[in-house]
Amino acid sequence: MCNTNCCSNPKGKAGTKTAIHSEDRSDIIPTPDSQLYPYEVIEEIADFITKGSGMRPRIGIICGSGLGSLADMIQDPKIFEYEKIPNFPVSTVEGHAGRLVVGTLEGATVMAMQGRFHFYEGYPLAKCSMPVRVMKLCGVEYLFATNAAGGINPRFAVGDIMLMHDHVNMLGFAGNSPLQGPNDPRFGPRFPALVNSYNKDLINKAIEIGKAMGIESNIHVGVYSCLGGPNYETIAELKALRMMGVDAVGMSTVHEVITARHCDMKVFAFSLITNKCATEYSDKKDEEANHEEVMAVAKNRQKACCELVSRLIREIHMASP
Ligand SMILES: O=P(O)(O)O[C@@H]1C[C@H](O)[C@@H](CO)O1
Ligand code: HPA
Repeated sequence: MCNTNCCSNPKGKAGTKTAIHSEDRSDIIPTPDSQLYPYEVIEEIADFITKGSGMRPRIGIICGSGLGSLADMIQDPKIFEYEKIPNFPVSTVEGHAGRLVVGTLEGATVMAMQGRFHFYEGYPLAKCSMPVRVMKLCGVEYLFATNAAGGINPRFAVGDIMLMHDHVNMLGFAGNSPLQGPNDPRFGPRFPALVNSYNKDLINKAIEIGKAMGIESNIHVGVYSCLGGPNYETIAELKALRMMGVDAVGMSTVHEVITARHCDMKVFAFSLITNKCATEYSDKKDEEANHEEVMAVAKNRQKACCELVSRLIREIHMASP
């Protein structure tokens, strides 16, 4: 059984193929995160999914906390529990079911992660975003990443949707990247550029869809920042983020977007504002973020999020079936 904290299966089941062990005993050598999942292992996982579903999905969706219903819209779903996918991590967070759903949505072939992986769960960033590479090798061209986030911009209200047009990678400031370690050019370049990571056409289409849905006043465009979590932020941290131009804060998405852009996927991402972040000191308990509130707000707003996503997918599919 693995004792190097490298296996995707925490129970270390006998016979489970792991991504890191090899005949040369690389299991005892400190291994850069990016090598946890060599290209061939990602390929095997992608084959497992495309053969198992009989589909090559074109659009990948990552459901944020409490937004698992995005995947419930998928028709003729083929469901893969994470624990049954070879070399896949397992979800440990409430509100993240831990399954991959493959099928069609508005005529387009899609695959959705009902449950993502977070740094605070103890997974290295390369492992958190590994499913994005699986999506790529399954045929995915567009990544739709969603998250629950705290609103720092005072104009944002709980329940609003912020279309991400940029991010501040706080984990990157601290020296962490999903691309750390040797680069495999089959995925992308050593030094990828990240300007224009968030597809402008998709943002503009989403704004139009918001208008058609009559929720334009609840739609914003802004900057997201990912912190490591699992603790929520201090007032001083929130003040600093605001000064840096951050509009919403969360604990995910950025490493997925970096991985997607590295392998040249088109990215659309949004934050559902599940709580307002206090940026002034106060003794009021109700100003403290908590996961129950995050989940409850996400549940309340899932209909609007689902409609936004399905309409946008419809447009993509209609423009190039
Ligand atoms: O997976 P996301 O980013 O939507 O989840 C957010 C961040 C934490 O996982 C959790 C905190 O309530 O919600
Ligand atoms: N901070 C960080 N992550 C979050 C928040 C928050 O306020 N709300 C939902 N996810």
